Amino acid sequence: MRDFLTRLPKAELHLHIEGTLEPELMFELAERNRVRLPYADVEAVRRAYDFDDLQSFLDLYYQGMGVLQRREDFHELAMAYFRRAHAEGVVHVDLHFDPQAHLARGLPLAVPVEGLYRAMRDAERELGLSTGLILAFLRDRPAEEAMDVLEAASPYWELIDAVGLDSAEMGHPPSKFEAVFRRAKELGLPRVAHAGEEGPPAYIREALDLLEVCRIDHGVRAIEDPELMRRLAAERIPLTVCPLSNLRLRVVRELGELPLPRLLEAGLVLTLNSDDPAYFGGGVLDNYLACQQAFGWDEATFLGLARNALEAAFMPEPRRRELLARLDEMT
Ligand SMILES: Nc1ncnc2[nH]cnc12
Ligand SMILES: [Zn+2]
Repeated sequence: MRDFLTRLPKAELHLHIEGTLEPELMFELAERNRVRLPYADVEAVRRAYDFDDLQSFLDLYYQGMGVLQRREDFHELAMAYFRRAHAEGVVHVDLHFDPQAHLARGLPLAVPVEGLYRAMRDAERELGLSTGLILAFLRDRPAEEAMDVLEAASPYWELIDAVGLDSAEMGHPPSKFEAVFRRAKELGLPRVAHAGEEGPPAYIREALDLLEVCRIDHGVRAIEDPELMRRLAAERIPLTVCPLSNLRLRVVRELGELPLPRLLEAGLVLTLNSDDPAYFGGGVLDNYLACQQAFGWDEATFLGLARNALEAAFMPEPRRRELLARLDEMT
């Protein structure tokens, strides 16, 4: 099964590029950029990755990314991740990045965008990996700031495949960002949002109705609302679920508690993703393998999940046809 899951052409649709920062690179960049880290060594960093919930993770995540200072750092971060993903059979990545987290540290927007964009082009050329870029707004910061970032990103609108919404969910419903997402729609930008990770099903409804998203990131709490499940299935809204993330952030106590088999039975369009692989103990392949262990899914189920991801990814149609043909060869 490991061999089959490795060969399967997998698309990763829910990945925070800042969440791919491995402790080794964190230390290397800290030294190079003379940033002080509150850890003695790499092992101490890993020991700190014992999270109680989303917020306890976010605190370390925002602190860790402080070592990213120059375009080259973002390029190196992304290339290191693209190489790891490529080695485990990932063929396409839609990556989120958090501009506000970098602007708040005094970096110009050009630094993350241009560093990441160069890595995306290099990954395409060197690894044959296709990529999409999602500019994410931090929902625990003011909506006006998100609007300012969207406008400030005007030189890059052409490079952006979608806008997203992430960070601390509870108390920050999608409705807070209605105007920002309306503006993104006016600009012709597709929209995605984290909803139903820790937040209630009502947040998923708001993301659909007010933000007009084409995908829901996480969305596992849809299981609490049968009417919403029927709607997600009927409208074929993909959920980008992240099993190892849910485990490490204690959304569930064990993977077997995740409602993924019931969501599949109800006809929802699920995809498997890694979220923040450096922090949650594994990439896309590890998430596929963990689900195989937890749910005993067969090859046909994984073929279906991989197909969902290819169909929902931000990629040009000829590329999608090519990848779907590769998938069909395995069927
Ligand atoms: N799992 C997650 N949920 C919300 N915001 C995030 N930012 C990075 N990872 C996240
Ligand atoms: Zn996420």
